[in-house]
Amino acid sequence: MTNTLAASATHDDGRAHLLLQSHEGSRLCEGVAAVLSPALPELGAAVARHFASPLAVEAGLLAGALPFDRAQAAHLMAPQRLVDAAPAQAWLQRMAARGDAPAPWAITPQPSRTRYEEAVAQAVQRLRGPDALHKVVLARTLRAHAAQPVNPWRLLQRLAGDPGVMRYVVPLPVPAGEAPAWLVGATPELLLSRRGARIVSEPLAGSAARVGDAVQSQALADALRGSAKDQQEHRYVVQAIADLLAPLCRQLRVPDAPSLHATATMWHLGTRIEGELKDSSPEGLGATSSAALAALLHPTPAVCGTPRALAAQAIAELESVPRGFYAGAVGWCDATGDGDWHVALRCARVQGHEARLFAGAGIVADSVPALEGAETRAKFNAMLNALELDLAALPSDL
Ligand SMILES: C=C(O[C@@H]1C=C(C(=O)O)C=C[C@H]1O)C(=O)O
Repeated sequence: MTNTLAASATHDDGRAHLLLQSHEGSRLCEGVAAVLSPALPELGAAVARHFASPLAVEAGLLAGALPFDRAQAAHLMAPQRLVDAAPAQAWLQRMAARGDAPAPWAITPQPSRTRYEEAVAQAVQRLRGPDALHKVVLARTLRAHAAQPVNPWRLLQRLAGDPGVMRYVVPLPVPAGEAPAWLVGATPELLLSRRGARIVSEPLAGSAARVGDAVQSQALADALRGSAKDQQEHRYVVQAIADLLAPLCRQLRVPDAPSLHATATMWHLGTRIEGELKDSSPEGLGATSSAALAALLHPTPAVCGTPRALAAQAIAELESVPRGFYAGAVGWCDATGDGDWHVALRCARVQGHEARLFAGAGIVADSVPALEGAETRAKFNAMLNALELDLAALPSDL
């Protein structure tokens, strides 16, 4: 399971770099001493085996990405070293300054917004029919092509200044001979965090765009809080996470009602679930490390739907572009099992001259296709802004 090679290709400065950055601090990983690529059901055991092996000396942690599809391979790297905060900041600035602005971009919706809204309408029919499907999350993409190679570090810097998100650049596996690829984004959603016996999950579901005018924006937030449809979308997620965590916890605190979570561009309904593990011993890490717990919870109904298997099947039928690592998770886990895993949202897969942006929305029986199209459009804004595009000048049907 542990390969001592840089399967994710060498990147900038000849070494792969991975960066996770939030208002709580930042983690820049340099070099690749080993790669772990188990499918999600085997992830917890593979991570525990890695840390039990004498090879796991390096920087003492694993960091990387989990794919959306549980059957596909994760991409976790044991870095050669962790870079301290000050040199990490200097390194990032140097990398971000490389090359010119990536203009002009050619942007192609895949599928078109109309085709996406048709897929949402089909999903609504199913949700109203006799099937047991209650919620499904449908995504779409924008393919952005630039005249120059896309610099993921420049995009990351453009995502700065939003305290409601965790920013990330994570190298992705690529077939031999291809240009390096990264997942770059700024996610507001915490899948699972563990410190000792304490765990936290903070799912989001139910969304509205934030707009420039403060009064109007507050009205949108109030409407979101009062929306029965959004509250229902949200409840499915909280219930699924609580059901999976409860058997592992001696205490689990699940608030009755969600609160409002803000990013620079969106409002979300969010619930902070806090628990205390029954077993936080080193022997239990195969099932209780932060990586194992993230793999247990993923994919939640925030990115897949309810029930999970039916929703995943509907996604496979109704979406035309594979998700890859979008709507998976990005994060880290150390030898004690501590770690943070965020849902891989508000992101783009960057490779060569291309950035592919992803955004999705939760669909329930009461969803209105045009509104879900608009919600995905609003969710693209953070990344479109990172591409240095003039948002006001973009076509209205994007
Ligand atoms: C699927 C995405 O977002 C998810 C779906 C949400 C919703 O349906 O309201 C809200 C937050 C995320 O859990 C995305 O941003 O692409």
